[in-house]
Order: sequence, then structure tokens, then C-alpha cells
Amino acid sequence: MYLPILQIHSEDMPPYAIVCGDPRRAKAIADKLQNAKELAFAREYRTLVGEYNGVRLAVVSHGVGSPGAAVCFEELIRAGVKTLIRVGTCGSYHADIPAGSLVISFAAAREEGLTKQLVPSGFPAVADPGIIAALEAAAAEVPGSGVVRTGITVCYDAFFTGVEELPHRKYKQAGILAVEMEIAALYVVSSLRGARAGAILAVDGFADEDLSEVYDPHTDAVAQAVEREIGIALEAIARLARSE
Ligand SMILES: O=P(O)(O)O[C@H]1O[C@H](CO)[C@@H](O)[C@H]1O
Ligand SMILES: O=c1cc[nH]c(=O)[nH]1
Repeated sequence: MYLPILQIHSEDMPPYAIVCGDPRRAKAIADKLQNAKELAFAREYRTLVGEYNGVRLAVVSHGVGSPGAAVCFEELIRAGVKTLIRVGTCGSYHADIPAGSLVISFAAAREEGLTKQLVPSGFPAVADPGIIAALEAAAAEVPGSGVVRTGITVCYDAFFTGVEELPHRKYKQAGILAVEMEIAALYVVSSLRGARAGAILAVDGFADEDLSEVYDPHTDAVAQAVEREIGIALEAIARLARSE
């Protein structure tokens, strides 16, 4: 089967995939694989395949924001991908989860618009527990400094605030760890289409006004956290593959 938006053939796709927003991050992840090959680079969707410790996997960029990312997730699942791990960045709500920390998201509050067009408001955006366990186990093994926390994240469409206030204060008070823009789509689409998903995020700053300073996602601390989460996601996939 030919997937017209990603511009890939399902026959070329393995059952495991790492997904991320940035096409350059996708290439950086694929550079850690053996026999890596780029299959397509269409719009924001860069698809590469390779092997990690004998496990074939794809690495695919989905761009910024849920509608475009959902197109990517839908086509990957149609192509036969069964396990998707998002390796992203996020803004933290808490002073003790500063830039350079990692957040494993086991569920997402659905503050974006895309999933409202797919499922009723009561439908949860949840990760696969096996993937979360594999990410946590891999995080305990992959070296690196900095906080690693597992919890709930919130998914927005807006990155910059307009004249309406984003509900940061309420979600922070409710114990949400961090904000990003695609996990709700990933978890809902995966649930609907019979795939399993999880996500790990590198904190690149603070998301709300109480804590925010100058936003700079290009620091050494963030780069090191991204490097570490890539290692954790690859190890998690190796663990999942070994257990199957
Ligand atoms: O680093 P990525 O994977 O792109 O994730 C986060 O970064 C982007 C915003 O800068 C959004 O896509 C958000 O979800
Ligand atoms: O969506 C995002 C991603 C990274 N950092 C943020 O503050 N927000």
C-alpha cells in the first residue's frame, strides 16, 4: 500500500516507530541506527528506517501541532506500525522540573482541537502501560543527569498566547507536569486504530507566567536531555521487542 502523504510504501515499514516534531531530530535519531536509510521527506514528514540492537524501526517527523501530526500517525498505523513512541520537547509547570529534565507522559489532557473531531469529550488520551514501563526501565539504565518524572501532560494548539488565557494555572494546580502539542492526537489516534503509544519529553523551559524566563530551547542542558531521551526511547523499543 502507498501512503500518499508520507509518500512511503507500507511494505517498507517495520512495526516499531519513534516519532518526533523536528525533521532534523529524526535524522539525528536515525544516525544512531545501523543500516539507516531515508525513505521519504515530504512536507514536514521525514521517514527513515534502520536497526537498533537487531530491531528494525522507523523514525518519522510529524511537525508541530496536532492536525498535521495526526495525519502522520494515521498513515503510519495504516502502514502496519503497531508501537509508536514520541520523543519530543515540552514546557514545564514546576520549578523542580527545570530545563534539561525528562517527562514521561502516561496521559494527556485534551486541550487541542483535533481529537474533539474524532471522539467524545469524555474519551481519555492515554498511553500504553507496557510502553510507559519500558520507558521507565530504560530511563533507569541510560546514563545522564537531571530529573526524570512520569505523569500527565497537557496538549495545546497554541504555542504563543493571544488575548484569551490558556488554562495554565488550573492544570498546574491539578498536578499536570508539562505542556506540549501532539500527545493527545498520538494517544487518541493510537487507541482508535488499535496501536499502542507512549511519549518521553525533554523540558526546554517553563510554560507558565509564574516561572517563565527568556525562552531558549537551544541550551546545552536541553541538547543533553534530548540526547538522553533518544537513548531511552531506543532502549525501550529494544526491551519491548525482546519481551515479544
Ligand atoms: O520538540 P517537538 O517534538 O516538536 O515537540 C514540541 O515542540 C514544538 C513546539 O516548539 C511542538 O511540536 C511541541 O509539541
Ligand atoms: O509546546 C511546547 C513545547 C516546548 N516548550 C513549550 O513551552 N511548549
